[in-house]
Amino acid sequence: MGKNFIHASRIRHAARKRKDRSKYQTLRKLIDDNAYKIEPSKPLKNGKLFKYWKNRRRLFSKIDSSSIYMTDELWFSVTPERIACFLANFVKACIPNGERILDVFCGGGGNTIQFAMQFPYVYGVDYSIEHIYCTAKNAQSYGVDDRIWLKQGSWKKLISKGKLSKIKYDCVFGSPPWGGPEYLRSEVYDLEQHLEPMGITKMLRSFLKLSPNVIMFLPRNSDLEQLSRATRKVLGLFAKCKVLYVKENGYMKGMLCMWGECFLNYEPEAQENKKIELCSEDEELPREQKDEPSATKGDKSIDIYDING
Ligand SMILES: C[S@@+](CC[C@H](N)C(=O)[O-])C[C@H]1O[C@@H](n2cnc3c(N)ncnc32)[C@H](O)[C@@H]1O
Repeated sequence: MGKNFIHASRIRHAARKRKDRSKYQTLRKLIDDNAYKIEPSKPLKNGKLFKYWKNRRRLFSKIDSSSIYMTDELWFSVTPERIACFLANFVKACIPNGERILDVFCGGGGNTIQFAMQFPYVYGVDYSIEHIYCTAKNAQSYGVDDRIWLKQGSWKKLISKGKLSKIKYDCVFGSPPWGGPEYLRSEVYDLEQHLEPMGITKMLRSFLKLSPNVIMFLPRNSDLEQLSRATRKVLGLFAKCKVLYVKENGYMKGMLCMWGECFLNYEPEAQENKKIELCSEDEELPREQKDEPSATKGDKSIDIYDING
């Protein structure tokens, strides 16, 4: 299933078989050293990560009871489990017959694992072989590694070489790097300058090459005007983007931006899945609006989903 991908349950085999390439040597070493395994009883050596370690169960609920693997970077970039779980349920409700999901920046598997709880074929891409390894190991701990296929590579290269286009994905999701915890330094996050590895317009175009249904997890202070402009530039003047602000523990964690009819037309009441409690209303993004989430200003073009209900 996907010749270019490594099956998450067979990374040891893949690392042994493909001897020639240095990335597989690295993978073999990571596996042999059982690298990056978190010892819940031992706080991390890097003191700067202490606040993330304290909240570790929000990232992976199994972190104290099962083997979970994290690089330093993953502590501040993994999608918290309840958000990832909500998103996977939401996508399932919007695309009930969907089978294949691509997670473009799979990191430590926060989203990949939750998608695999809902969909039979989940593909994860990341340019860090360490993160590919962490995703595979974490997926094994969650018992969903048999549904996950992984590929190491730079998104730009993979997309320009058409390496991923043989599979028909029902949805392409990506939680791209926001540039570290500093993303909140400025009031408004510049989606063209600071999003990695490319600005929002190019990123949207690249995702749409693989599926008409696209979701990105973006900073909560993202520039909505840029989002609106990118949507119109790539999909046409009347195109819409649905934005859902996600709160956890009273804290706004980020926004889920969605493109595609299945998301725009989704009516929560009509679905059987009662776990999803959304008050959705999709409208075109307001063109003038730039600052904070409009829902806080009484405007209904943007939804807020509080993970705590
Ligand atoms: C915010 S993290 C994703 C976290 C992930 N959703 C999770 O829950 O674990 C972003 C990931 O993108 C990867 N990445 C950064 N630049 C990339 C690129 N050009 N191509 C592919 N992956 C990239 C990083 O290695 C990192 O793992």
